[in-house]
Amino acid sequence: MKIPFTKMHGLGNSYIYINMFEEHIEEEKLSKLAIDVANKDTGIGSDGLILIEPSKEAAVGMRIFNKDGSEGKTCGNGLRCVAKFAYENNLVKEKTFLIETKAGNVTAEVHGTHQLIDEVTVDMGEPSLNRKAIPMIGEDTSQIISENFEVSHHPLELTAVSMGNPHAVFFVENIEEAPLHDLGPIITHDHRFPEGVNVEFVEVVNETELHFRVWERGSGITQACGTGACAAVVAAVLNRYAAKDQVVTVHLSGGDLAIRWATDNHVWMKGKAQTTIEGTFLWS
Ligand SMILES: N[C@@H](CCC[C@H](N)C(=O)O)C(=O)O
Repeated sequence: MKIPFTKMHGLGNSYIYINMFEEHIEEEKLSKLAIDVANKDTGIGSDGLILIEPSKEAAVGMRIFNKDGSEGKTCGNGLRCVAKFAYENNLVKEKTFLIETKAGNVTAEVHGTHQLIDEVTVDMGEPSLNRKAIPMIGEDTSQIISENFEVSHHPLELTAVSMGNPHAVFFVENIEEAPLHDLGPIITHDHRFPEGVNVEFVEVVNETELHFRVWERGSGITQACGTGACAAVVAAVLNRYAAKDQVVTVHLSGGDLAIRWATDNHVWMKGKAQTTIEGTFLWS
């Protein structure tokens, strides 16, 4: 099978994008395709696969598959790249339009000159904060803000945020010493998160700057995670390290994102989207 693809990234969080307005791939093959394209030795190499699809409710639809073939509900860096692709490839005519995801519809605005888009702003919607919505085990509907969370004899403090997908945020004194390699792969599968979780360590620099590292559910360490950066800013506000309605610069391994948790409860994200490769994947 010959599958035309575009490789794009948001701050180094790279996916193989397939234009499903033109291609057809059977549903039951998608998970394996994600694993195969993501493999750097026998495939193309990426953090997963993103499908850009026709949508009944929005201008375009997005589906995201992690490196291990599992399907996520949304992807912040992916949304910026889908918006760039949709505008540059004339799937949409306006610079502001709706994108459907499995976590709901979001509004994206592309920035750039004529057909070349370099930055995108996305209204990522409202965070969900209660235990059931994350989801975490337990019956109550309370918020999880700096809750004691022991893992492998490490006493941590957890703030949990859903941006349509689950995030476990841990504030640390020094980002360079965060136990990402050791605890990321354990926390992501912790039984207290029945659907797994994206794991973020965050150092507060000041009210408007955070350092951020991530272990993504289904993909492991990545250079950046857009929904994770949004979750980190929400967690910083909940812990009074930052203020609502203020733009916070999140420094990720692959670059910076500007995030604002507005007073109407919506989280806004602005950052780069880049295309690196266009080609054809030969798949059997
Ligand atoms: N890289 C993403 C998030 C991708 C999905 C995530 N791993 C999950 O399973 O929830 C982002 O930029 O938000």
